[in-house]
Amino acid sequence: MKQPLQDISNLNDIRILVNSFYQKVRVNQLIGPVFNEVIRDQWPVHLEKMYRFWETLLLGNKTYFGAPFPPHAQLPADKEHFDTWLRLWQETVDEHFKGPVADEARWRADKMAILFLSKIRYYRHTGKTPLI
Ligand code: HEM
Repeated sequence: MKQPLQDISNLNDIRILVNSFYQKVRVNQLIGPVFNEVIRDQWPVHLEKMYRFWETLLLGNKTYFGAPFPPHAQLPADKEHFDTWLRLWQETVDEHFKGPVADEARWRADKMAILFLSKIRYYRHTGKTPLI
C-alpha cells in the first residue's frame, strides 16, 4: 500500500522538492531554455542557493541572504513562462508532500510569481534598475 504523503519538515525534504522541481524545469520546452541559457553548467550552485531560499521561507532557518528578484529583471519571461513555472511547482509539491507547510510552499510561490512578473513588466516599461 502507498504511504500517505507527509509534510515538508526538514532540509532533506527541501532538497527533494527543489531537485524534483528543477528536473521538470530543465526539460520543459518553454522555460527550460530560459534557465539553461543563464545557468549553463552552474546548476549545482543554483540548486544550493534554492535549498537555502526555500529553507529560509518554509523552515525559518535563515540561510538565504540574497536579493531574489534582480536576477530576473532582464529575463525573457512573460505570463506564459510564470504560469508554467507555477504549474510545475504546484505539481511537484503535490506529488511529494501534504500539509500546512506544503500549502505554504504553494501559496508563497503563487504570490512571488505574481510579484516577479509585475516587477519584470515594470522594469521593462521604465528602463529602471531594481535594487531589491
Ligand atoms: C518563469 C519564471 C522564472 C524563471 C525563468 C526564473 C529563472 C531564474 C534564473 C535563470 C535564475 C539564476 C539567475 C542567475 O544565476 O543569475 C534564477 C534565480 C532565482 N530564482 Fe528564479 N525564475 C523564475 C521564477 C522564480 C520565482 C517565481 C521565484 C520565487 C518563488 C524564483 C526565485 C529565485 C531565486 C531565489 C533565485 C536566486 C537569486 C539569487 O541569486 O540569490 N524564481 N531564476
